[in-house]
Amino acid sequence: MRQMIVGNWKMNGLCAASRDLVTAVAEGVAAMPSPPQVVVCPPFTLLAQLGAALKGTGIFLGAQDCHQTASGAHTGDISAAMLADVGVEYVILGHSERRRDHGELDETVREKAVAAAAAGLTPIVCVGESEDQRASGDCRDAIGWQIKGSLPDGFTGIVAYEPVWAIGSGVPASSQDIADMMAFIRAELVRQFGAAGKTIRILYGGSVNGRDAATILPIAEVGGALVGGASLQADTFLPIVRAAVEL
Ligand SMILES: O=C(CO)COP(=O)(O)O
Repeated sequence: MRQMIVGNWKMNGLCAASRDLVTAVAEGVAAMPSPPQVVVCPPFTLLAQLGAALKGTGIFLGAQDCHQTASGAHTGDISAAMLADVGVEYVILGHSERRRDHGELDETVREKAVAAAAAGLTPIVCVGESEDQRASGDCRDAIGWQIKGSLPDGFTGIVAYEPVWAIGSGVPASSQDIADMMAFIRAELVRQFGAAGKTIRILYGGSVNGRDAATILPIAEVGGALVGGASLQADTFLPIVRAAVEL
């Protein structure tokens, strides 16, 4: 399976600089032989503008959340259909920062995944254990419950494994930890979805950088990376994309 590199810009990006960033990323990717699939997920305010800028580049547009209902009285929220309307094809759901900042529960994430798929978007559902859960040896249980609770029946999207303690720390999880958790997640997906669970792409996220990407991406079951901080500049994002080409 061709690898996928997803840039999650989080709450960063203003109009002018963002246009320059996606232009530089698109040029860099265009110069690579058989590049991986690249998805850029800017904040809502930039989606329409960057969607236009990315047309014809082969780079996909993603968003960072959607509401679980199609429309209605939900002040400040954005529906999946609104995202599709401006050219969005992927949506990150259940990121640990949304679970933390907005109290999102597995059940809501599951409803959002259903809404996203209904609007024709591919959900990227995030799971990951906290530092406490890892320290107490509960991380498999925690991830198992998140998978069970956050993925709807018939799920055909993407799962991102992002250990909360690795996000923004500057140090990714060790290769051994990633390999162990990837194998566990794959087994859970197969248990929940049968044969279909074998083909669900699993991304790793948490302090991925250009140096470590070359070690992380070849790990069994890793189908790509979900990149935060390093996706904010072309000169830190492109080496990660390149590491996926060189596999
Ligand atoms: O949360 C992440 C991507 O969704 C990871 O962020 P960092 O790459 O900044 O650790």
